[in-house]
Amino acid sequence: MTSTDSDSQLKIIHGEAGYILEDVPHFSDYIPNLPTYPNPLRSNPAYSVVKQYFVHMDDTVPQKVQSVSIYSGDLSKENRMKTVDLFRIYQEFSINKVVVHKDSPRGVHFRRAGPRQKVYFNSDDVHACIVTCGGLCPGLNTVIREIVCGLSYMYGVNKVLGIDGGYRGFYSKNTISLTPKVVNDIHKRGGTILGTSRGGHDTGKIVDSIQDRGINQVYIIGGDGTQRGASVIYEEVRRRGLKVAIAGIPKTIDNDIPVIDKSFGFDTAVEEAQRAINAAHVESESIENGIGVVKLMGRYSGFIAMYATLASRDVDCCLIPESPFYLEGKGGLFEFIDKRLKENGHMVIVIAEGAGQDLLTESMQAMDQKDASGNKLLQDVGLWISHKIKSSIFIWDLKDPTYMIRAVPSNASDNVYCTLLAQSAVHGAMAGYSGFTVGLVNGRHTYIPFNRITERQNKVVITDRMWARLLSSTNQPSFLSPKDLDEAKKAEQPPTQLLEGNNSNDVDEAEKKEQPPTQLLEGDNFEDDQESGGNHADNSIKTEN
Ligand SMILES: Nc1ncnc2c1ncn2[C@@H]1O[C@H](COP(=O)(O)OP(=O)(O)O)[C@@H](O)[C@H]1O
Ligand SMILES: O=P(O)(O)OC[C@H]1O[C@](O)(COP(=O)(O)O)[C@@H](O)[C@@H]1O
Ligand SMILES: [Mg+2]
Repeated sequence: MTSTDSDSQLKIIHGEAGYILEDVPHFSDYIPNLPTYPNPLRSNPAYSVVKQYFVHMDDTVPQKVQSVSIYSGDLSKENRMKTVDLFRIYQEFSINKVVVHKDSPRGVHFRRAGPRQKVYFNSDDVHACIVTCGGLCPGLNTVIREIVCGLSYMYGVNKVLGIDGGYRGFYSKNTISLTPKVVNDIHKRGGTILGTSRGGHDTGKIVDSIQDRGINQVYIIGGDGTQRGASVIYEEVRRRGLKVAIAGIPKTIDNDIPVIDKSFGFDTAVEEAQRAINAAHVESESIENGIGVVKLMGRYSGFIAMYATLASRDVDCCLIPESPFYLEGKGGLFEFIDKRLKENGHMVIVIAEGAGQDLLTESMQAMDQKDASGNKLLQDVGLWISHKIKSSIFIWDLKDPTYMIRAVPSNASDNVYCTLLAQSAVHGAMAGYSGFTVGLVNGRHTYIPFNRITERQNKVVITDRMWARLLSSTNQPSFLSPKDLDEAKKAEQPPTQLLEGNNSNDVDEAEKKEQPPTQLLEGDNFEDDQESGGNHADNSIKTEN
């Protein structure tokens, strides 16, 4: 038996045994008797041969994978056989359970993304538009390109408009016509060919413009602010009873969007940060007692700093917004700098721009300014900490690559990731879903309700193993008092899904049984670990969407 609670955006389906599907809205929720059409991909030579290409209407993806630990202490021959059988059972179970139906056990699930047998648009009738909003991020152009090409090559859609300069472009600028030819090379460039902006958001005018232009699919690429805006646009579209699909593609370089495994562009940003860290390392090594300070992006979340530090191995100390620190006295930063300089003669400090903001406001005049979108403007922690170090220790060198890491084109793995996100969005809109955002959950592409990705921010959990790995790799002090630790524990959020090591979930691959069943019996319950971002893209990106 299932039950459904639904309002315009909250569509929750309860199954037996505590199964919950946090579903996304569909045209059929508010427009009756809409015609459907066979998916044109059925006759597309590239896709028609793919086994199980279409997503089953009941396929969902658990937000959290429930892992099982199997331990056999007795290694007699008979029990070894049993262990091997258990291996197989567990392997199949753990692989197949990533896509499940509503008779599955407890927990929150999201609808699986991908092409459906039936679509709710005749290709010739589709009039799509794409808008990019908020800060830049590597991969924006790839997402734009792949929406245009996906619509054209998979669904035969040829009317796609680019909205110039973010939300306000809907009502204050001319549109740009986007064809596969126009977007052919754009993934090789950083930024967004459409331009972007913060602020300037008027929902009524945006929906008027959508209606006036006859647009029926809107692809909105942007961060938490943008997705909040998209949610309000969807409400207005629905209130007016329009058959317009509103599809979000979440963007944030800081990787602070919850629920999803990681955001596109994050890998590229971490890679680019390596260049700045390398430079700071070379500079600091070349002079006696040289200190390189590298400020990286991360307004509220220190993921870029954490992963850049872990990747580099040249960093002596990483400071992030989630982990308070102090400068003077026993166990403070200066004491550590002193120690490290005595040991090594140089050091590199990576600091996320949102770190230590409380210390800055203590020592500088409180600044309460906001940007056009209402985001708090931060004070320059890189400059501040460099001056502080300079006044206590004599030599320093500051590298500030803050903007450099987001202005570059996306790397290979982000390019593939962006392609799949864009295609998921296109499949979802064509299938009649609206008011959803796409996202990778447990290595599977899903449709997520807007409220789930805007309700909180994803942050580094400093009581988690990933931060512990960082602390042990840099051998820096944690700077935490027992009170800080207590607060950190209280503030613990459910971590974003992680995919550690070889966690391939591909059912077809499993059927071939080619993978060695490594890790499956380790009893390493990595559910409670945090590996959002960084290094699992290759494992998690699936090609079947
Ligand atoms: N709470 C909100 N409700 C509706 N629209 C919003 C909201 N916050 C931001 N926006 C709009 O979303 C756009 C981008 O927001 P911003 O915070 O600058 O970037 P990001 O989307 O990267 O978080 C802006 O045009 C802004 O007006
Ligand atoms: O100077 P801008 O464009 O306002 O952007 C700066 C901010 O954007 C961020 O990159 C976060 O933005 P996104 O989450 O939208 O990518 C912060 O790290 C940074 O403080
Ligand atoms: Mg934001």
